[in-house]
Amino acid sequence: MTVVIGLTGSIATGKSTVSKMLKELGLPIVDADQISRDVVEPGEVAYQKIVKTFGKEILFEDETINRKQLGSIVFGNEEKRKQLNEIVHPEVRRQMLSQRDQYIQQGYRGVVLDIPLLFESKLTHFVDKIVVVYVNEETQLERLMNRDQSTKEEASQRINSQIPVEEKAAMADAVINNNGTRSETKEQLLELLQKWEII
Ligand SMILES: CC(C)(COP(=O)(O)OP(=O)(O)OC[C@H]1O[C@@H](n2cnc3c(N)ncnc32)[C@H](O)[C@@H]1O)[C@@H](O)C(=O)NCCC(=O)NCCS
Ligand SMILES: Nc1ncnc2c1ncn2[C@@H]1O[C@H](COP(=O)(O)OP(=O)(O)OP(=O)(O)O)[C@@H](O)[C@H]1O
Repeated sequence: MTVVIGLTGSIATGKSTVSKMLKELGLPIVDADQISRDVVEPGEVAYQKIVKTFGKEILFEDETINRKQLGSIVFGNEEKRKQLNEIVHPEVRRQMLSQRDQYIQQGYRGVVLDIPLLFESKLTHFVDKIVVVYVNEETQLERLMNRDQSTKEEASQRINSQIPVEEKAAMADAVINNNGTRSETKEQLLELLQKWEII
């Protein structure tokens, strides 16, 4: 029996950091952010739809999508974000499920679906157990600004586009507190995987 783990949190709480640890432990990862980048490459159906909806202003000279520019449009505007989601999410969902099922067939004890918007997009039925990677608001803002070299305003807009991580933590099967060091986070993760008999 494979346990399908939904790994989520809110922006910059440390999902990718935890997902890297899980990969090092040998678990296969289905990465929604990566898939959402792949499906908007030039030539893909979602790419054409995005250009049609948001105009050529969101393209670089080489015709690839300027993600920062598109982000500045959608993170400040719920209606536009919804439009983008409606274009990108169906294809992301299809590919996630197909990868998940391949890993299940291969007989892994655990498969990880790293989905930032697991709750927002109501995808909780895709997984057996939900793990939320949590940090407090102050740490979240600080790490986001640092990582993306963004202003407080840009970072706050992104944070406010998602359900607060406190609320997500309350709906999780397990919460990993990533306020401390990476090795403290790893210890919590190992304990959890042992409890669920995945490692
Ligand atoms: C708006 C875009 C172009 C900005 O790209 P950028 O490279 O700056 O950010 P990236 O894709 O790495 O996302 C960073 C984080 O932002 C958050 N985020 C991304 N999209 C959304 C969204 N539609 N709503 C809320 N939060 C989002 C997630 O926490 C994600 O991990 C891009 O995020 C996008 O295409 N989003 C729509 C697809 C999507 O929902 N992806 C996230 C999960 S599938
Ligand atoms: N325990 C930690 N101590 C210090 N820095 C950390 C820790 N965990 C993560 N970080 C840093 O915080 C930032 C956010 O982490 P990460 O990119 O893993 O978040 P994320 O939840 O995957 O974000 P996103 O939703 O944007 O994909 C990164 O720059 C990362 O290196």
